[in-house]
Amino acid sequence: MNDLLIYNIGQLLLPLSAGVPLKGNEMSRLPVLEHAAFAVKDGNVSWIGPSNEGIHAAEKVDAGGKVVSPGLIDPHTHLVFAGSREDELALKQAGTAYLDILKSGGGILSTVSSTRKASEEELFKKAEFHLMRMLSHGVTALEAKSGYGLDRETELRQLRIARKLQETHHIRIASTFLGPHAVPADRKGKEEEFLKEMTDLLTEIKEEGLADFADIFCETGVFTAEQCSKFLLAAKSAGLKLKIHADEIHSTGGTELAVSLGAQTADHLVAVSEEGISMLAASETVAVLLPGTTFYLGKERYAPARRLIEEGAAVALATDFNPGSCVTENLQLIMSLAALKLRMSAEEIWNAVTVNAAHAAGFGEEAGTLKVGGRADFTIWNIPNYRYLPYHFGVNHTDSVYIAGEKRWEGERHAGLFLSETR
Ligand SMILES: N=CN[C@@H](CCC(=O)O)C(=O)O
Ligand SMILES: [Zn+2]
Repeated sequence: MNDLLIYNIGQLLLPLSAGVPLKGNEMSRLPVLEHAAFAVKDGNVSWIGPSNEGIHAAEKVDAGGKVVSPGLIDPHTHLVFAGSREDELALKQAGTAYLDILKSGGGILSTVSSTRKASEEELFKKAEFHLMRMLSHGVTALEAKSGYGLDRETELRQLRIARKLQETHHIRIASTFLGPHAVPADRKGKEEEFLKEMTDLLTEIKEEGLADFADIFCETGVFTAEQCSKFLLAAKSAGLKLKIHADEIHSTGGTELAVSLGAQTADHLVAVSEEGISMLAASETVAVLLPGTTFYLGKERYAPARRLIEEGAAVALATDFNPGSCVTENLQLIMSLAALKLRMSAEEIWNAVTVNAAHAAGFGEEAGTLKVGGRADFTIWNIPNYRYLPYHFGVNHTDSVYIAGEKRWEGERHAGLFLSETR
C-alpha cells in the first residue's frame, strides 16, 4: 500500500537527470506529463502515471489541475549571518560602487562585524527564519556558505549552524567554507598571512565533516586569480569540492581557473571572457548565474546566459541570498529575472533550478527530479501551466511543499510564521 497519492495534476514536470548536468540545447528539454499522478511510499516515489489509473494509497491529495515540480534547489546562498545593511541602499542610490563600500570597511565587512558579535543561538534562529522563507517559496534543497567570520571561530560557528539546520530540518543543505570572502579590515597588506590562516583550516573542516565545498571571492581588490588558485588547490588536496565567485564585476580569470581546477561551479560570470565561456562549454563545471544580484546592484549588464547556453555550457540559477548584494530568499523572483533579463526560456529556467542546480550543489541525481525510487521532494504550484511562473513575477506561487513525502509547507496555514522577522 502506498502512503500518499497526488492525483489530478495538470502538469507534472519531470526534468531529465542522467548523472551529469544538462548542457547547451539539452536545457530546452523538459518532459511534462499532463493529467498525471504519482504515489509515495516510505518517503520515495513509488509510481508515476496517468491520473485515472486507480492507484491505492492511505492518503490521497487532489492537486486540482495544478502544476507539480521537483522541489526547487537554490545552489548559491549566504544563509548564515547577523545584522542587515539597509543603510547601504542610500549609499548605492548616491552612486557609491559595491567594491568601494567594501573598501571603506562596509559591505561584507560590516556583516562580518555583526556576525562575529552574534551568539550561536541568535545566528541559528535568524538562519532558520530565512531557511523557512526559502522553503515557503518551494525550495527543498540548497547550498549555504560561511564567509562572514573571516576568523577560525566565527567561520566554524557558521558552518556548524548550517549542519545543525540540516539535522533539525528536512531540507538538504550543502555546506561551503568561504573563509576567503574578503580581507578583514585589520589584515590589509597581510593578505598572504590571512590566506594561509584560512588554508590551514581546510583539513580541520574536512575532518569534522563541516563543509562539502571551498569557495573564494576572485575579484579586483579582493583576491587575485593566483591567490585563489593556491587556496583552491589546497582545498582540493584536503578533499573538498570547489566553487568560485568568479568574474562578478571584473574579468579576472576566475572562470578559467574554475574549469582548469575541475571546480563544481563558477558563480556570477557577469564579466566572463570568451575564453571562459568556451572552457565552460567543454567542461562539466556548472555556470551558476545570479541575476538577482545584478538587478539589486543596479547594473545594466547581466551574465551572458544565451551565449553560455548556445556555446554548450550547463547553467544553473540561484538567489545568492545575502544581506548586501541580493536580499531575497525568493528563487521564483530569480526565475522571472532569468526570463526577462537573461532571456532564458521557461524550459531552460526550470532545468536551471532543478537538475542543474542539483549538480551545482553537489547532490547529483539525488535531487532535482522525480523518479521512481528517488526521494519525494516536490512542490505543488498555484499556476495553470509551468510557463506561467516566470511570467507572473514578484509573488509567491507556492501551494504546498513536500519533503520525503511529508508536507512541510502549506501556504495559508504557515503564512503567520513571517509576521515577526528576527534580525
Ligand atoms: N560577491 C561576493 N559575495 C556575495 C556578496 C556578499 C555581501 O555583499 O555580503 C555575492 O556573492 O554577491
Ligand atoms: Zn555569493
